[in-house]
This record gives sequence, structure tokens and C-alpha cells, in this order.
Amino acid sequence: MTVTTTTGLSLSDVCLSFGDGDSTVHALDHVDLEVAPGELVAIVGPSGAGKSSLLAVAGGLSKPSSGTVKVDGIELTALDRKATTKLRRERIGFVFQSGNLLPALTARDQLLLVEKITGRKGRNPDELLASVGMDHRADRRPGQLSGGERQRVGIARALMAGPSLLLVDEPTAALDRKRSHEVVELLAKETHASEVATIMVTHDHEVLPHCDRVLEMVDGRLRPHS
Ligand SMILES: Nc1ncnc2c1ncn2[C@@H]1O[C@H](COP(=O)(O)OP(=O)(O)OP(=O)(O)O)[C@@H](O)[C@H]1O
Repeated sequence: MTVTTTTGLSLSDVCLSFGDGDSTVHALDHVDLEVAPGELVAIVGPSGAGKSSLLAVAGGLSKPSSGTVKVDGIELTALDRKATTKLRRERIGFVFQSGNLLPALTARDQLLLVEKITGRKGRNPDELLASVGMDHRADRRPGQLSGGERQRVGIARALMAGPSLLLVDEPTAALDRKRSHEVVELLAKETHASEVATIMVTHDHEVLPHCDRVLEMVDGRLRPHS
């Protein structure tokens, strides 16, 4: 295992290609990215630009064609499948568009399930639910929650194991304007308080002022958002 003293997320000269010959798609084209602990970075860009590919590679769900990905200085790209899964469970949190909660579980049980999966004691679920403003809904199932509330529970669940990296895909897609601002404000607050390195992919330009940095992805390349 290659470990350096770097923390947060580091992508160095990362490429991800699909297909070969004339039909090759360069989903990621020599991407360099550093996200520090406690920093919320937004990624915007047109459809097909490579944003989901970036999240997949950063989260160890896809192996890049070349380049290195490090989380907390651990080189993800050098790990085998089992070690990648372990690192993902312990150090990476994911938040998806719809919250991706299990329908049968209460909000509290969604968080407690993380402890069962990782086999490690996580953060206190009730404190975490309180910090996302959901302590009064701890005993409700997803079907009894609003879209914004489900998203809050999804964020709390992603933070349960105390991750170093949080990967967030279109968290406001199903929300109205007010709820969108609230959810991204909450993400910024938790990113800073928990000192987690967060990447949020979004099409929602209204929420960008809540982010510490905004980058634009075009044709698999990252550049500062103008
Ligand atoms: N498994 C795959 N096989 C072949 N091509 C793929 C695959 N996954 C993604 N691509 C291609 O890689 C490019 C980047 O796709 P990606 O899903 O990362 O874009 P995106 O920016 O997330 O798009 P959107 O905003 O529409 O979700 C696209 O051209 C896409 O068609």
C-alpha cells in the first residue's frame, strides 16, 4: 500500500477511456484535482462531460485507464478489489440524487446500518440526525419524509462512518429552490465541521455560492468555472 502524508483527495493525471480506435471516448482526459479536508468543491458542466466518471473514479467504483487517485494519501488505484471496498466503506461517503434510502428502515436505522456494514462504531446517529435538523424525524421511514428530508438523512448516513471524502451527485435534482439552498448550505456546514473533502456534481447554478470552489468539466477536462 502506497501511503503519503497528504490528506483529502488527490487525482493526478487521471484518464478514463471507453472503447478503442476511432470510437474511443475520453471520459476523463488528464485530470488533476486536489480537494482539501473541509473543502466543498462543485463540479458543473454539460451532459456527457465526464462528471459522473470523475465521481466513480474518485470513489473507487471505476479504475482509471491511467493516473493515480489518492484518498488520505492512500493510493486507491494500487489497491485490489477487497482493499478498495474496505477503504470505500471506511473513508468514502456517497450521497445520490434521490437520497437512495432503504424503504423499510427508519432514519435512525439507515444510519445504524452503516455500523453493521463496516463493523465499526460510527458517529452517534441521534447527534448526527440533529446536526442535519432531522432528530424529530428519526423514527420515520423514507415514505413518510419529504424529498429534502430524505436528502438530509442521506447526508447524515454518508457522514456516519466519519469519512475523509464525500461524493455527492446532483443532490438538489428533486428539490424546489428553497430546499435546494437548504440542502447545499447543510452540505457546506457539514463539510467544514467534519473536515471532510467534498465533491458535489450539480446542474444547479443557484447553489454555487455556497461552495468553496467551482470547477467546470468540459470534454473530460477540468477548468476553473468562469
Ligand atoms: N460505461 C461506459 N461505456 C462507454 N462510454 C461511457 C460509459 N460511461 C460513460 N461513457 C461516456 O463517457 C462520457 C462521460 O460520461 P459521464 O457519465 O461521466 O458524463 P456526465 O458529465 O456525468 O453526464 P450527465 O451530466 O449527463 O450525467 C460520455 O461521453 C459517456 O457517453
